[in-house]
Amino acid sequence: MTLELTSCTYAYSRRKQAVLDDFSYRLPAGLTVLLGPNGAGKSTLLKIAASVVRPKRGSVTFGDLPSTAKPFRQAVAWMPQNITAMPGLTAREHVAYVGWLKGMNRSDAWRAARRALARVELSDQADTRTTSLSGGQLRRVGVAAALVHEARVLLLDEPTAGMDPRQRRVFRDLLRNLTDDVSVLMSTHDVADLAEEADHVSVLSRGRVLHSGTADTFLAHAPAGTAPGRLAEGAYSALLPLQE
Ligand SMILES: Nc1ncnc2c1ncn2[C@@H]1O[C@H](COP(=O)(O)OP(=O)(O)OP(=O)(O)O)[C@@H](O)[C@H]1O
Repeated sequence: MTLELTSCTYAYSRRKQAVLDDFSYRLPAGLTVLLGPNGAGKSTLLKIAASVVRPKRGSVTFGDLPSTAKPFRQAVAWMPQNITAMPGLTAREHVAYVGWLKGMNRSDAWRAARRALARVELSDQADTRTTSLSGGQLRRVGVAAALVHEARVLLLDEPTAGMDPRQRRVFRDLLRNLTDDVSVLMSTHDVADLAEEADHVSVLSRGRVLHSGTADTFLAHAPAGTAPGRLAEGAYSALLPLQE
């Protein structure tokens, strides 16, 4: 089953120019890293793919499920760029609440929240109110909330932003340990961060896909002679004209 956007057009208001215009995208299996400059449309793409916002034209499907179907919402998880602490809720309650919104019953959601928090190494903060967590901890709550209902597609908007190096490694291990039938699309500005882990790289600029292919075909854009540790940066710079 594949998540697919077909000919989607989306503008934030009627008078504004469309951020995505007649945009089509098919999410490959495995881990896809989504790159692109500020304002390229990455968050918008993730929100449309997650069915958080509806395109004015076009369709979003997962296999034969339309984005309006309840099973679609259960199959697809979205982690927003800005996680909002829910006043009064602890980390575990926040994660369980998201599970419940996704259709889990209360006791399953409560148990799954504990497991999801353990996967992001936040068990010790499970009973802390989200309003008291650090920015990086709150992002990990966001990752746990995306994991809680065992979705088949994870759409993660800058999940590693603000994470310390150890937590980035925990996150990388977590991605590596996802089962084969889970696909991930994650945006990041840290070009080098996941270059080695990613199966695919998609690069977005001004609402258009500049590149979408295997990590190797992405890295092959780096100019000849680029140092091995700088291939991802080199490829990114080569794909994006200077004015970007
Ligand atoms: N809520 C909004 N209202 C109006 N315009 C918006 C809104 N959110 C985003 N935009 C505009 O849509 C365009 C795409 O924004 P988007 O957030 O999708 O880009 P992005 O690639 O995720 O950027 P960044 O890397 O800075 O997060 C930008 O021009 C932005 O100004």
